[in-house]
Amino acid sequence: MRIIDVREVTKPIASPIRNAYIDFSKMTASLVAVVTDVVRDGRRVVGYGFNSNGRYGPGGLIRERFRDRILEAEPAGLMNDAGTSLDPHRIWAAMMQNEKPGGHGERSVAVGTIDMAIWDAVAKIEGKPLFRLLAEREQREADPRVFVYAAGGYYYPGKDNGALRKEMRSYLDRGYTVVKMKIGGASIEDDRGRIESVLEEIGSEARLAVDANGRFDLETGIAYAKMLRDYPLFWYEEIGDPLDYALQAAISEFYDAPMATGENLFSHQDARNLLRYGGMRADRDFLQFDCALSYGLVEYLRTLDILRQFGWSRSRCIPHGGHQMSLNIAAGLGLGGNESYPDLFQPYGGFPDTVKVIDGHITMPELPGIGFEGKSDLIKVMRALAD
Ligand SMILES: O=C([O-])CC(=O)C(=O)O
Ligand SMILES: [Mg+2]
Repeated sequence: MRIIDVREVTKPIASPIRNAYIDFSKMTASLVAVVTDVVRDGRRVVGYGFNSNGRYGPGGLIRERFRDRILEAEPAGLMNDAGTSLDPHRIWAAMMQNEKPGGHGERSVAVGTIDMAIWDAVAKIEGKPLFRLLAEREQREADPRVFVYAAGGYYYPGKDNGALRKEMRSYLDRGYTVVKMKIGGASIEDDRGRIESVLEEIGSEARLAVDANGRFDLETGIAYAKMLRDYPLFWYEEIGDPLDYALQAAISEFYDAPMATGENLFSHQDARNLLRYGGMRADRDFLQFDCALSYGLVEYLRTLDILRQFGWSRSRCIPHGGHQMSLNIAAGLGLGGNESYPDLFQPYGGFPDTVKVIDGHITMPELPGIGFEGKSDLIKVMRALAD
């Protein structure tokens, strides 16, 4: 059993939307295929992965560095002890040889993307859904029912509050009970108006989260905290620079309700610093580390261990990214849920075709691997890369 190729193609996921920090007019994603010599059900096992939106596709790093380290490694050294499957932890170590610590962006995205494909291949080799495999390895019960929320509410040209309301209404129509919108890309008074419009639209049918995408300095973050306190929000997300833990801690003196952050922390060391120094509150705040951007599930398992050491429940984790990999981690390892972008970043985001959102939750189908084969538009582009 061996990996015979690692292929990468960089795909556009461009759209006219904008958050408080960036527009998505030139956004890309890397799609990766890990091709094995294993055959299951008459088909070659190929694992697939892609990186989450917001960071550009790291194709250069994958093609120039990480791919070769896998292909040049002794195949037996990438397998588990029993020789029955690939070992994601050993493959991770092979990829990370000769890499110094620190400075995690953005090789963490390259490694995270390949790691997703490795786990997909491993679960396919074992012939089971990844979430079941993960639960088994931890000897815990999987829970196929996962909370999901609808992320959107971006700024884009010509979008007024009426269009924003319509967008949010469409998420409720599709079964979501929590929706998210952007803030910090307009004046504080305009943002207040946008928030009031959405709250009026969703009434008691859903809750609203807001996301500043790391835009604010301390003074602006506090000014927004004071404004946001007037509303019953689900969370106030990524207020300042992701590595400014003192800022995050200071905001908690002005904002009692839940906050969320972590999508731009790319290692377990950064996650630990957030818990050490960020003043995050284990009884109410949310952690959004996204394995596809942060060295993959092998590293995410280390991050979960840090949570345990700091007395945090995994149910406080609702990852960024809206991909099926985190859905599997949520169902298999007991996270609190996952993000979803109902109208964005297709065909990569979303669920298998048969999955519906009901009362803010989805139920994982029993598909081998991550479940990409159940999403017809996605598996088509994946198989075009390698089959
Ligand atoms: O707009 C983005 O970069 C995505 C984002 O922050 C989120 O989904 O929370
Ligand atoms: Mg965010």
